[in-house]
Amino acid sequence: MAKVAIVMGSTSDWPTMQEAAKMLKALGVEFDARVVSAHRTPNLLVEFAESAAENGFSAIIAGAGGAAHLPGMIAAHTHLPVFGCPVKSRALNGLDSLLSIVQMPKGVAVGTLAIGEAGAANAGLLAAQVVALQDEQVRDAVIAFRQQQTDTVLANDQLELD
Ligand SMILES: Nc1c(C(=O)O)ncn1[C@@H]1O[C@H](COP(=O)(O)O)[C@@H](O)[C@H]1O
Repeated sequence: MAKVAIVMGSTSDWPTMQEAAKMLKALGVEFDARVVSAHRTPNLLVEFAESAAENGFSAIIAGAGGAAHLPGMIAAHTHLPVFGCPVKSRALNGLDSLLSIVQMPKGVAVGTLAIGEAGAANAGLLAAQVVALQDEQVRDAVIAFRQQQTDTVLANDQLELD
């Protein structure tokens, strides 16, 4: 079965990046989650990204905070789709992470998600949608998830004064 890699710059990113893992698990997609850093483990980054396709990954979710070079550097070393997740930084609240990830030069693509946990969850959803192109069970799980979300909103659409 196709699987998804979740990588992050530090264990401190895990509370955010866990949202991607939770989404993949809910949709029945296999994943591996690990720390890889462009700055702190540059050789591991190259080794990981260059072997990701042959190791059976269909997509890579990469989360980092601050000077978040991880998603772009991974994208530079693989043809797999890379989804970049800006993790909230303490100094600038994640704006630095967002701008570091989103402003890729033409020719090397990173799909950038929103800052923080919602963005990480959506990275999981997008990666599952990539897997769903080849996997009917995951496709059905994605469709059911979306339908359930719609039903929940429609069942609670009436507002009253507090
Ligand atoms: N942005 C990067 C990269 C990278 O881009 O490769 N490696 C670590 N980091 C980030 O540094 C922040 C602080 O890390 P620590 O909490 O370990 O000090 C984390 O958000 C991490 O993603």
